[in-house]
Amino acid sequence: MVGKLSNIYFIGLMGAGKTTIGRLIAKQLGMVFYDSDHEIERKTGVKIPLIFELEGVDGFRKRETAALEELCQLENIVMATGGGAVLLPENRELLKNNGKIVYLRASVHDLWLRTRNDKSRPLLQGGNIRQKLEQLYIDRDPIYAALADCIVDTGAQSANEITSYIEQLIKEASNKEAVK
Ligand SMILES: Nc1ncnc2c1ncn2[C@@H]1O[C@H](COP(=O)(O)OP(=O)(O)OP(=O)(O)O)[C@@H](O)[C@H]1O
Ligand SMILES: O=C(O)C1=C[C@@H](O)[C@@H](O)[C@H](O)C1
Ligand SMILES: [Mg+2]
Repeated sequence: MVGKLSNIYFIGLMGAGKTTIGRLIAKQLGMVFYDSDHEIERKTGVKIPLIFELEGVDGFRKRETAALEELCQLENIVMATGGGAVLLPENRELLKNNGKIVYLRASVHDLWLRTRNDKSRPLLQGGNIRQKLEQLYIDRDPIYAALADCIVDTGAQSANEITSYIEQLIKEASNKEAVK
């Protein structure tokens, strides 16, 4: 489980709630929140769809690795990662070596409900969004699950309920470490 209160990294598919819940958890725990997607946008001064258009997915992944290298040097932070951040082995190593990893798992149906009208996710534009999410789930769920210290099934719970649940897990884990 989530061990001592160091860095907490959220992983999961687009729409899983990494940004929403990461921000809430950071506020609850008095930690600083970062989002690797937002850091890439801040550094480049442009939105992610334009990066995909100009540099393709490989160009975006290079920027993502560079952002993670910097963000993983920070201490005592909560970070929401991009949905595909776990695809490269070097990114997985960075996350594993520098914090506790929480996989926010959601059903394809919930992911679809949350992302179907959004234009900010290039991998979900055009064609059948539900099918795209199904394929991404098949490809990535095993990677997220293998990397995570803790898997939280978000189910039908609200972002606030999930936040309280994770906060509870973190507190229990830190209490256990304190009595060791
Ligand atoms: N548990 C939840 N129940 C209902 N809606 C949610 C829940 N969690 C997040 N949402 C909503 O789903 C949408 C996507 O959430 P969010 O942007 O946090 O996902 P993400 O995991 O950061 O996605 P990405 O990888 O694309 O950045 C937002 O509109 C958010 O308000
Ligand atoms: O799942 C993915 O590969 C992505 C998720 C988003 O968070 C962004 O990082 C980008 O749109 C790619
Ligand atoms: Mg996000």
